[in-house]
Amino acid sequence: MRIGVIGGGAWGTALAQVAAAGGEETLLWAREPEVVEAVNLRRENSVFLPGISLSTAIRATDALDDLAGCEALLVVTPAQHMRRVLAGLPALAVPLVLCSKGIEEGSAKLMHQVAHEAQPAAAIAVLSGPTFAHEVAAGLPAAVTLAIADQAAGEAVAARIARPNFRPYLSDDLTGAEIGGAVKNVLAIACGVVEGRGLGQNARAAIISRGFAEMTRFGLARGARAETLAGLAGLGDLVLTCSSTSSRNFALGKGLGEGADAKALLADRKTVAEGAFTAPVLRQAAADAGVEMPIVGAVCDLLAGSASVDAVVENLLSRPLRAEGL
Ligand SMILES: NC(=O)c1ccc[n+]([C@@H]2O[C@H](COP(=O)([O-])OP(=O)(O)OC[C@H]3O[C@@H](n4cnc5c(N)ncnc54)[C@H](O)[C@@H]3O)[C@@H](O)[C@H]2O)c1
Ligand SMILES: O=P(O)(O)OC[C@H](O)CO
Repeated sequence: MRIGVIGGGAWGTALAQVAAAGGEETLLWAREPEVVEAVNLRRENSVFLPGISLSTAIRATDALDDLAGCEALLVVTPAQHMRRVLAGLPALAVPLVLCSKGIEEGSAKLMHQVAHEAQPAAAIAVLSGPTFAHEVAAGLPAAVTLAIADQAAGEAVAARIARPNFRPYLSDDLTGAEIGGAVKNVLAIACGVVEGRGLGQNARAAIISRGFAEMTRFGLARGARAETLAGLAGLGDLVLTCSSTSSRNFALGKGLGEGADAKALLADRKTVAEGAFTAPVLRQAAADAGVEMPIVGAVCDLLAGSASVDAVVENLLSRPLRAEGL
């Protein structure tokens, strides 16, 4: 097996399909035996990515040890599980391409920091950008940022995963690529709220734009480059995720905007809405860095059930007037 994928959710399965489309034998590790069985027997991940016929070059397993012989690993667990899953593998020397979007609760660490601690000998790359899994798995065109410190290693990984309809753009800014993907999830919840409460398209555009200002302030404070945040992994993904109920984060926000209870919405989920986990740790990390993120704060209050939609909207609209620049 040449490429291994850790995580049999929608995105891991879609990325396995991308890898297999290039003729790579691909091993997909999934936690759920029913996913392993469905992929191997029916060539479909009917649990997390129904309706997509999967390549015969994909084999699924529920044994992490089977990944030992892979030449590169795509890591696609939900962010809060990445440390434990990577620590459960033997020491790895193959490149790890991190495809999850989030900030670790408790430590406020980004996934490349978490992965480095769990697997210190592995070269780490971050793959992030505007990519709904079902579109990528269906072979529709998409472009992503592939961030890695070593340019030669990056070129090798890019060559390995690029496909005619899947285009990686290289960067060496892992922090920027990760902060873009993590923060946009929280902002997508805010845009879903706007939709659910019927606040209009002008308000949604304002949230995208002012949210991008928050992302940029926080990113710069953590060492990201502005050009990365304005690229595929930041602004590109923000625009995608803030515009469609195909986004689980947007859909969660829409439910909140319609007046549903946050706890009930979250308890009901089989799939992951990363923004719900990222929001509180992001708010704390921003406060620690002295960065204002009022939209992120509003999402936190809604998720915690500590304020109504109307109250957080009034709060945002009554902030002191200020210059637009950062
Ligand atoms: N779905 C997308 O379109 C998409 C696109 C780009 C990035 N991502 C990112 O990929 C990551 C995975 O999302 P997804 O959409 O593939 O997942 P998903 O919502 O389709 O499925 C949930 C996943 O969580 C896993 N899981 C649940 N409990 C777990 C545990 N205790 N330990 C380990 N794994 C556990 C399940 O096995 C499953 O793989 C997220 O960080 C997400 O932001 C998703
Ligand atoms: O469904 P979401 O909100 O997790 O978004 C999926 C991807 O991150 C979009 O790029």
